[in-house]
Amino acid sequence: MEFQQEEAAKDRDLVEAVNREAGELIRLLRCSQAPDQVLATATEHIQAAMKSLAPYLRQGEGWSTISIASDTPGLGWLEDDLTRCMPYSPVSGTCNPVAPPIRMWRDGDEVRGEVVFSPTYAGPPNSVHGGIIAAVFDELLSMANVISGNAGFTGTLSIRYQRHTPLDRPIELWAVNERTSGRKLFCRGEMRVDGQVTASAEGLFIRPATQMDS
Ligand SMILES: CCCCCCCCCCCCCCCC(=O)SCCNC(=O)CCNC(=O)[C@H](O)C(C)(C)COP(=O)(O)OP(=O)(O)OC[C@H]1O[C@@H](n2cnc3c(N)ncnc32)[C@H](O)[C@@H]1OP(=O)(O)O
Repeated sequence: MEFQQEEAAKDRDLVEAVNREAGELIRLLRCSQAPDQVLATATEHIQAAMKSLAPYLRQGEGWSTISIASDTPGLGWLEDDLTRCMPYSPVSGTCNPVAPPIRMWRDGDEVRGEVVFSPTYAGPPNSVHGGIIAAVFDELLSMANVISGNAGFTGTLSIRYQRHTPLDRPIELWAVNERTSGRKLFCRGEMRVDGQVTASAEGLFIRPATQMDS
């Protein structure tokens, strides 16, 4: 059993490592202005990597179509690493190369976190794209629900963009589940840079109905 867990952790390390590299590849593609020959060579390398992965592609089944952890029971998460809850998430998943490098952890009843957005996620000059900010709040507020012992689908998410959220600087993340009323989960969150709020969010999430609710 212990051996199996060690093997699983090793496999996960490899999956996370290749996804981190792929994220860095996306950043380099997005930001470099390489000469034609360099681009042609890079294309060949990428095609070779694609060819080696293609035989292992799984489509339309299990973990390949959900972001939630399938290798942990329920909504598995670690207090000091809430990204474990959704390893395949496009927003925070360490096994998804399009996700920015977000860290989220539990601090009592609250979620705290940190992220640095590369220009992959740029919107206005030197700033993070507003849609990306909304996506991160969706995830962050969802995690506030998860640590409160609930989970729900996003019903309504409202963002107030107070000032530009900068690229390439540490952004502090914070969220809390303020109250639950029946199946409705009410959350709030903020992004801060050097202690100053750049954007805040309010979310209403709806827990799916069960027999207990009728
Ligand atoms: C344990 C199992 C976990 C499963 C949970 C998986 C979570 C896992 C972890 C996190 C993962 C997160 C990832 C990121 C979060 C997404 O990204 S979720 C994706 C985006 N959201 C969606 O796709 C949701 C689409 N909408 C729906 O499926 C349904 O409309 C909903 C939200 C489930 C509600 O449907 P419903 O259960 O039939 O609700 P309904 O009975 O009509 O209404 C119940 C109450 O909620 C209110 N309400 C309904 N919809 C809304 C709304 N959109 N806005 C405001 N109020 C609403 C109603 O007015 C009603 O209020 P009352 O009359 O009781 O006062």
